Amino acid sequence: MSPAEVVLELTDVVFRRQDKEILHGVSCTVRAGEHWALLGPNGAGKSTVLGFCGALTHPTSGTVRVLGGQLGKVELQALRREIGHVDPRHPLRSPLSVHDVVLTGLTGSVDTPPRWQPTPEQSAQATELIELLGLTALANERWPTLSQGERGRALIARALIGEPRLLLLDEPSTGLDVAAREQLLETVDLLTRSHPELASILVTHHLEELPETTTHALLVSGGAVVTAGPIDQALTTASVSRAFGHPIRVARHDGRWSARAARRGGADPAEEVA
Ligand SMILES: Nc1ncnc2c1ncn2[C@@H]1O[C@H](COP(=O)(O)OP(=O)(O)OP(=O)(O)O)[C@@H](O)[C@H]1O
Repeated sequence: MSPAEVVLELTDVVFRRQDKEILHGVSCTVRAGEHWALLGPNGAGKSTVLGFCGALTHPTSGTVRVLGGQLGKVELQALRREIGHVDPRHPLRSPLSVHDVVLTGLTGSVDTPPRWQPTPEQSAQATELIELLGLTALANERWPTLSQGERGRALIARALIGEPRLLLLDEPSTGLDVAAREQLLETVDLLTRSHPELASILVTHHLEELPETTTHALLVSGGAVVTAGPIDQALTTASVSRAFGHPIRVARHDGRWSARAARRGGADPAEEVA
């Protein structure tokens, strides 16, 4: 079996701003069907890396290839249309319905553009995605009345309607209570079945917020890669402690990850220490 298509490739990416080097040579390759976690402490460089993945920023040196196009050599707007970006800080203020918000994924706008009308097929596609994300009962509810968790799922539907090959999830669990977080993670897990070719990158500070289906991790600290690769090899007590500059014990239980300060004493026998 030949390896899956490369969706994203960062090679020796350096990023400087105002005489400060923010990223010091980041490399990473993401293939179709892979689900990456981008992890690291505050100020590590996660948002900066995500900016390259979303074709929003150019590197100072090094190369970034997104969906076959090299940043700096291709039209960014066209590339961005093939990338689904889920940002929980979506700046919508007007009272659009869930159905209309999902449709704005096709126009790439926050509000519905004046005089824009979806085709019957587009409208049916929005309905289908709303169902996939478990929001059918809320399809006509207005955005301001939705909970954070419902908005998160609606934004995933919005990101998927453009049939992206790459999905970026920027701290999707921020502000969610434990039930809403678990529901969102379950939804993300579901996508591996409904969209098997889709590659995704999920940014978080917390190992507890990783969906079970996460296949790879890129751990960054101080603008450099600590580890990158298959999740079982990349997320270990040693690598996470190094990235966060603190002794942290990493464990995996029933497919889910956890981290806590390392303490003297015995291990919990129920946990698989990574
Ligand atoms: N345009 C810029 N000009 C100057 N410094 C910047 C710029 N963008 C980012 N930085 C700095 O680069 C570093 C990495 O920032 P980045 O936002 O990528 O980190 P992060 O890992 O996403 O952090 P957090 O988890 O706190 O969101 C920080 O020290 C930040 O202050």
